[in-house]
Amino acid sequence: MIVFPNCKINLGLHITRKRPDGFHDLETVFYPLPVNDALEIIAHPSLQFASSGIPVPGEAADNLCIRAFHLLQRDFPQVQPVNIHLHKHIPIGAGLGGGSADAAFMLRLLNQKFQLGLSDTVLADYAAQLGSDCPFFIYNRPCYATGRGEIMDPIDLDLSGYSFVLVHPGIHVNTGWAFKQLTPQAPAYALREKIQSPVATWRGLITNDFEAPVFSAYPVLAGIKEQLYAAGALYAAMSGSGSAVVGIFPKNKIADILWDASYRVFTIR
Ligand SMILES: C[C@](O)(CO)[C@H](O)COP(=O)(O)OP(=O)(O)OC[C@H]1O[C@@H](n2ccc(N)nc2=O)[C@H](O)[C@@H]1O
Ligand SMILES: Nc1ncnc2c1ncn2[C@@H]1O[C@H](COP(=O)(O)OP(=O)(O)OP(=O)(O)O)[C@@H](O)[C@H]1O
Repeated sequence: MIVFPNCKINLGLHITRKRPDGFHDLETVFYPLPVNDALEIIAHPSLQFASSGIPVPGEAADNLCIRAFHLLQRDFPQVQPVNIHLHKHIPIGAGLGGGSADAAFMLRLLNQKFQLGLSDTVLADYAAQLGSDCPFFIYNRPCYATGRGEIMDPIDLDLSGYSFVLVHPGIHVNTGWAFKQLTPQAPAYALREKIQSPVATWRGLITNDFEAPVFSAYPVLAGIKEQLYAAGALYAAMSGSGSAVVGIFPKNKIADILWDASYRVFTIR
């Protein structure tokens, strides 16, 4: 069985409170986009893991795919060993939720393969144990999220009439570090309502609290955002804790931009 975990972007992101458990309460809008990894499982006498594409830092045992496997196997003995192959294409440490997507898709694959019959709500509870962004990928549709990012409320937001450019300059932003740079505060506006206004009005309106500290540490990111606007973006912002910056353009109206050759650039027309 093979699936293609996709990435997400955050449209607006407000960090509202530091919690006693060390996490932060936030509000954001998650939107799925088709930049994909590939994740395959095949029945095998022992649990195996291999990856290709972008190298994933850390030990295989710590890969979120393996952690997702153990999480379900602990509670469901009918989950048998599998050979896992991950082809990594979504940039890592980019604010695109790639690792979280792999974990959530792994839970869904195992649910299907071993006929566990788990509902999305139950799968999302397991996903939340693997990462704050993970539950979103169980639903994988536009959502307004609160709590530490795991409380999901699907919203009507259809951006299929736009084109997207995602730019990743190769900077790996550590999510924990990024949260430590922030002073939580009450949002200045109601994101859930403002996101329903036309994309052309979002500039200066829909904001990501991580931009100030992350742009200050990596000024090149502010320059990428400016370049996206110069190329005709209706809206541009950093996704999550960075470092990917996304531009939303009128359909197929993207001026040519000469990006640095070391950047990874994804265009979704
Ligand atoms: C920045 C976002 O991508 C926005 O969608 C997410 O909030 C990050 O979610 P994630 O990568 O799944 O993060 P996790 O793996 O759960 O947490 C990584 C680290 O980020 C910090 N963290 C994460 C989420 C959150 N709501 N508050 C936090 O303070 C914690 O220090 C945590 O140890
Ligand atoms: N399948 C995986 N894909 C990517 N990273 C993984 C995976 N499994 C474990 N990791 C670990 O998670 C770290 C990346 O997490 P990080 O949260 O920074 O990035 P991400 O999940 O790609 O996206 P985001 O920045 O949106 O959270 C890597 O350094 C790696 O050690």
